[in-house]
Amino acid sequence: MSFIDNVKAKAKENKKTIVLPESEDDRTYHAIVQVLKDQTADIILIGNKETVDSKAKELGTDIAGIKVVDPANFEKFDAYVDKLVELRQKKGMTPEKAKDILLNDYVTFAVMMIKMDDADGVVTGACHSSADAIRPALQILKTAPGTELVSAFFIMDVPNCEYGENGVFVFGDCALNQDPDSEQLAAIANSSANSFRQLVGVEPQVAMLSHSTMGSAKHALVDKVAEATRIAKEKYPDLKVDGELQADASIVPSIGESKAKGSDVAGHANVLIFPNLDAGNICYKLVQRLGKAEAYGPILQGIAKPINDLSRGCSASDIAGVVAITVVQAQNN
Ligand SMILES: CC(C)(COP(=O)(O)OP(=O)(O)OC[C@H]1O[C@@H](n2cnc3c(N)ncnc32)[C@H](O)[C@@H]1OP(=O)(O)O)[C@@H](O)C(=O)NCCC(=O)NCCS
Ligand SMILES: CC(=O)OP(=O)(O)O
Repeated sequence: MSFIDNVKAKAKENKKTIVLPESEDDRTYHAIVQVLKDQTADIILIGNKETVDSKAKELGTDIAGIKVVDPANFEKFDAYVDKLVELRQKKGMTPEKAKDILLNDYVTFAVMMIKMDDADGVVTGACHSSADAIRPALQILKTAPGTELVSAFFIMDVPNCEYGENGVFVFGDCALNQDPDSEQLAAIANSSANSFRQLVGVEPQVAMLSHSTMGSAKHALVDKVAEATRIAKEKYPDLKVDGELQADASIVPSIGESKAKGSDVAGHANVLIFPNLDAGNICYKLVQRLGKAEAYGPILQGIAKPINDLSRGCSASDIAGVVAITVVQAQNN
């Protein structure tokens, strides 16, 4: 069974309610049809009921069975305004601003739905930049207890690939932290390992990626990753992690053996941690497009409740996949 079929089977066992705020995007409607067929989630779509119905009709998508919530006539609107003011008062939030945001910014409204326990998860980002999709979640939901940093990863499923877990990898961070320091990189490594275990069900082997393998190059960029590896080993003694490693040494057994002799991760890594967001974001897109890999994400980790982003280049089937992943995260939240 493929990675995503496995996740969909898990989601189906205990469906959760997922909010989709992007009713203006055609792909949302096609994704809903897929989710209803997969039976992986109950869906709440944010939007005006008439507009939604007419768009669904125009696209020929049968979305009967989902709930449409229009902030303009939502029965708990005033309670949401009060809560948003309470949460963000110190940052200058007023009742007027909160009303305006909750009426017009459906992403923030969706985030409030999970904050207020009216839904279990959110998937957004098909037509919002990642910054606009993620910022309200960071501001309102905050980090999960015991977590220092929210970060974002992709599940990459590479076809006909003998590396990683039969071609399945976690790539982190590909979407949120632009220039993490060594402490933050170590935290991203630990969260990504936990996400891999949760979603793939296999023990993670984490490679801290660099342009150097075990001191083969000298530069401050290399020192940052070597230090992150040291911190990760010290802070998370049960974590199977090694670095710094080049990408080939991390996943190809013969190259791992020759470049990083004695490493128990080199050549077998299934969780790849990139030194910064340039590397992570560029690399996932190249593997997706040149390697014809499935790329599910950006999935957020370390946040108090499940909310996940999408690339603006996503397909309807990517959205349906991320919905199923969000359900599995919600089952474990
Ligand atoms: C996500 C992002 C927008 C947040 O940065 P920002 O808009 O400048 O916002 P701030 O730094 O003011 O942070 C907003 C809030 O989130 C919190 N926050 C920011 N980054 C965080 C992180 N990694 N973990 C936990 N909390 C975080 C801040 O503490 C702040 O909380 P507060 O408002 O209660 O004080 C920014 O990190 C970003 O643009 N990342 C790259 C996104 C991107 O373009 N990715 C590429 C395509 S996927
Ligand atoms: C994850 C990502 O790169 O998002 P976008 O393609 O929307 O910028």
